[in-house]
Amino acid sequence: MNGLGIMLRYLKPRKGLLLLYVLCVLVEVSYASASPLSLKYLVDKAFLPKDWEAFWIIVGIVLIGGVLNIFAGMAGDYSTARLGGEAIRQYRTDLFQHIQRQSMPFYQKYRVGDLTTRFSADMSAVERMISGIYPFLFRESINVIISLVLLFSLEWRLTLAVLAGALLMIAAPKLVQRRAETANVHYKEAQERFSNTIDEMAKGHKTIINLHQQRRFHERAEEQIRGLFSLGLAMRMANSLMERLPASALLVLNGTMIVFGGYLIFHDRMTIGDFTAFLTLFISVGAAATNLTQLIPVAIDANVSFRRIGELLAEKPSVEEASAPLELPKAAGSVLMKDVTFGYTLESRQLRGVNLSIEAGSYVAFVGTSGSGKSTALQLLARFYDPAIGTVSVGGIDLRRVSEASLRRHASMVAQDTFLFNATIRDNLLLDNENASDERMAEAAKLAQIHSAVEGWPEGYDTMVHQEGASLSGGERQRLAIARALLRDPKLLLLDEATSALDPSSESEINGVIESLRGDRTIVSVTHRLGSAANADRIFVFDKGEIVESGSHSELLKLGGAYRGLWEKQQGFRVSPDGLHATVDAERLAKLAFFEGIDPELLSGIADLFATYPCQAGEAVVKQGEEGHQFYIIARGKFEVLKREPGQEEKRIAVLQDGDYFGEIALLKNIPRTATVKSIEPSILLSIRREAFQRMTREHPQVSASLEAALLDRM
Ligand SMILES: Nc1ncnc2c1ncn2[C@@H]1O[C@H](COP(=O)(O)OP(=O)(O)OP(=O)(O)O)[C@@H](O)[C@H]1O
Repeated sequence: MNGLGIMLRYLKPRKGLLLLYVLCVLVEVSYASASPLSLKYLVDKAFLPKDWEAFWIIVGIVLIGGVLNIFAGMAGDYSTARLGGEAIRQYRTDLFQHIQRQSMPFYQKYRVGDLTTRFSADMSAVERMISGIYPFLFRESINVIISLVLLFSLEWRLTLAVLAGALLMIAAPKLVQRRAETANVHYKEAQERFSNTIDEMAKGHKTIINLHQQRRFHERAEEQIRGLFSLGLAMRMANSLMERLPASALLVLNGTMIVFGGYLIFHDRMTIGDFTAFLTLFISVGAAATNLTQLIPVAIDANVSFRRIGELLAEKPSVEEASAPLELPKAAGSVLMKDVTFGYTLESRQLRGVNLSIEAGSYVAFVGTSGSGKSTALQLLARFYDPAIGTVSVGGIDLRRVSEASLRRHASMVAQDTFLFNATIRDNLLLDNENASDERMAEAAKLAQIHSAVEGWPEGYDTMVHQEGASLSGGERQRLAIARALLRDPKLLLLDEATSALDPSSESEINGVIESLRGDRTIVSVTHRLGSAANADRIFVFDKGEIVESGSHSELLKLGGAYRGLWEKQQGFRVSPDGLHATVDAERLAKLAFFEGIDPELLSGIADLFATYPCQAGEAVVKQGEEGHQFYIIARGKFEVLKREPGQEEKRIAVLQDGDYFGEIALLKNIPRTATVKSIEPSILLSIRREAFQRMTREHPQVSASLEAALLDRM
């Protein structure tokens, strides 16, 4: 449907106002077209015969028509403003609601800048079209039609000749229309790209400063601004061509009319009064037609915008409400995943044939290496996505058949990244739960260990959260998210690394609170820190999208498989409750391939050389290309390894977690780092400097030799 069709659909319920508008336009246009006709009568019936009576009658009619015209104009303006305003209000609301209904893939396809550009620049173009151009177009078209009828009545041969020429006015712009449309689309896409850069720059300003990426962003912005300039130039040139062609065609028309009109007068086939009226009417039609053609670029702009908004409106949510949705039972139900296969894209598979059963009221953990599919499985339990194959059910009901409202009442998720609204702490905690008492709010905040901190702030629970929560620490944000979830009192509590940003003592206390909530509710916790999973009733171990083991902590340790391997990797570290000091023991070091076979006493000495290095989320510990002096082991935390190939964007190539290590080559020699390692969450590293390591191992050349052999082996 084109823009006009869409708007007429919106205006359909406002028939009365629409009728008033049409009537007003008819009055205005009839007056505008008929006034030149008065010239014919003035000249032929009043001036030439010098008839005073006829003169005053004609002047009287023109005056009464003028007053009527003024009132019709005012009523027309009111109805246009009202109709246009209401249509755009409804269009905006519909777009907003439609976007809100979309599922996760939509928000991966369209970035923030894409959406804001459509709500701002595109909506403004549509608004201009609805409130200004459509009414104008309608009025001028009626004007042209009525004037043509009058012109025909004055002199049909001359009108036919003029009409033949007018085809030029319509045909000429058609030649460049496609070019103008394409230029318009390209310009809008460039606007979108630039909006995305601004969005990224504002959100990532800390990381940009930290990684010293200002220059790269500056260069990107400069290139995009240059693009905006050249695409804008192409667009404006195409638009002005669209305007100029009809105006040039009008010149040809004027000439035709004067020459042919003169011919008719010379041969007594037309009176001078007729010609004067014809000329005046023609000039006004010509002006109307020129006005219409000048609107073509604006109309093209708006049509492109209509199309781009239509593209969003055509998106279907991938997770849809059932036609007769069911309510979930009030009590906690069992959770089942049956033969679940899922991919974020049609070609990929992040989960393959996953089967799991979680008893009602139990506390289970999903563990596994990074990227193994734990969070994906959790998102399917929250029905952020539907499986491609298989079913996910709660309380025996397939989630596809459950009403969204019932599921959101029943289940609550605390995600890895906590988003807080730019509102007060109280508003963030209560959200739609406005009837919850202050006592209940404080109780939830106490359980999440954030109450005393909030009470200590000058404005307490009325403190404003800024920058979507960036004004708070990661730990504070996570505590608030946990309190918010607890306040909703869900029967299915889904936690995705919900305590990862907390210090060890807070983490274990909050985990204790969460564990104690089982029985009344089912709890599923995704964690890479196995110490947090040890008390779970059941642990599911994920690997490459499949569940490879499941059982209790002790059963899995006995099994001696993947879980045991992960567990052992995380053992041997001691972290102080405040997370500021950590140590590693010699037995743990002995498990690193390049320390294999080294004398335990020497290893113990090496273990003592490690220093604690706590780092914030987003901190780049090593940077690609810089010289390396230190080797790091992750006592606690999560890091991403980023690599940039010449001329390409930086890419994440791995994720490292508790017990992983990096930078070991620095123990041997000074070579530039081959990748950047950046913390994803607040983390604790243990690091040792090459000089200290080499001093310690100077008398044991076999250490360096075995280290070199092991590292060469891995390169
Ligand atoms: N929205 C997404 N679109 C495309 N691929 C995704 C998306 N989210 C995750 N993935 C990919 O799916 C795989 C599984 O990711 P998932 O987050 O479930 O792993 P995980 O085991 O929870 O790991 P982590 O602890 O690092 O989050 C990974 O390869 C990841 O890159």
